[in-house]
Amino acid sequence: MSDPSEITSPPLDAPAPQSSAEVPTYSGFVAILGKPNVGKSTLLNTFLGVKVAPITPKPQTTRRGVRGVYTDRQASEVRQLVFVDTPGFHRAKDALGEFMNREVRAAVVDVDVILWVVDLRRPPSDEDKEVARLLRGLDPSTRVYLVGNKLDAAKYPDEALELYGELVPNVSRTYRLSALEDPEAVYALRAELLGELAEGPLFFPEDIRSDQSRETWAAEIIRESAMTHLRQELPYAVAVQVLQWRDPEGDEPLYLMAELWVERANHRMIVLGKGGSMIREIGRSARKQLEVFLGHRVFLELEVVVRRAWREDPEALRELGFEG
Ligand SMILES: Nc1nc2c(ncn2[C@@H]2O[C@H](COP(=O)(O)OP(=O)(O)OP(=O)(O)O)[C@@H](O)[C@H]2O)c(=O)[nH]1
Repeated sequence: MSDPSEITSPPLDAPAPQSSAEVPTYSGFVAILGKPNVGKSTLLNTFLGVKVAPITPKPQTTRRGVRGVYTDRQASEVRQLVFVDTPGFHRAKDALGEFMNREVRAAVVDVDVILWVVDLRRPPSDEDKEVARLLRGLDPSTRVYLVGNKLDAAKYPDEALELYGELVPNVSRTYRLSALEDPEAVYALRAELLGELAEGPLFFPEDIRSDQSRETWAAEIIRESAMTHLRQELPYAVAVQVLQWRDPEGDEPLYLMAELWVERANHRMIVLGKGGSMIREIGRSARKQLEVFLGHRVFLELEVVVRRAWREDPEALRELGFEG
């Protein structure tokens, strides 16, 4: 992949339907719903075959409803699935949390199918029961498919799936799979979803896979690297904003400058690490990932700044793109 525009595109607020004169087109929206950490982002990335949503072992990694687009062109037809990846539904503790829960509710209106993702390693928790309550309140015509994930690590998958199924009577189908270990099972589900699409216009151009801007996409990769490296120390108070993106000329590396926001001066010290060792490590692994996806050398400059209580500050949230 050498051209960044193959991965991301400028944001499309109201995507204009694309016409495809020669062959019939089929399209539909699929929401991916579930409590934090069940594997929603992993599932989306496997559906798409590219990395769109950030994945880390910490809950609440996904903060916005990333949309991924999968288009399948055959000689006789074109089919397009638009995925709405929702932030993990959870009890809101701050303004950011409330924003995330609002996103989830907005995401399930007007979709053709909801994939309710659950963790088969465990029976339903209170958080799963809250998601179930949301699903039970939907228009009964909404198709809800229960996707039991993490089958590879589950001891009693059938029993667990049954317990989840009992919570939502309008579940019309159930699947057991491992988004991480068994991509073939995910592709089979994707093929079923494609096959069920109704005839309709394509919502995105065929070569687009996400409606994130390239800056947002890069910021999410950097934040994922920060969260992975910081592990115990700093749970969720890091935000990343990409301030500069300069495309390379000739052999030069692509230049990216980003700020990491933390809430307190002592958090800044943690993120910097001894003699800058932590931020260097965060930058190094983010840069490696960016280079793989962009197919080009990257020069990544990171700055750590203190933005007090940014999660409660509407202005700061707007700067980060959390409108709503
Ligand atoms: N064993 C196993 N682990 C998985 C599987 N799918 C995802 N995981 C892991 O579960 C963790 C969470 O995955 P994510 O895809 O980030 O989960 P999410 O539901 O999007 O999380 P939020 O963004 O917090 O809502 C990561 O450590 C994944 O590697 C699976 O099929 N099997």
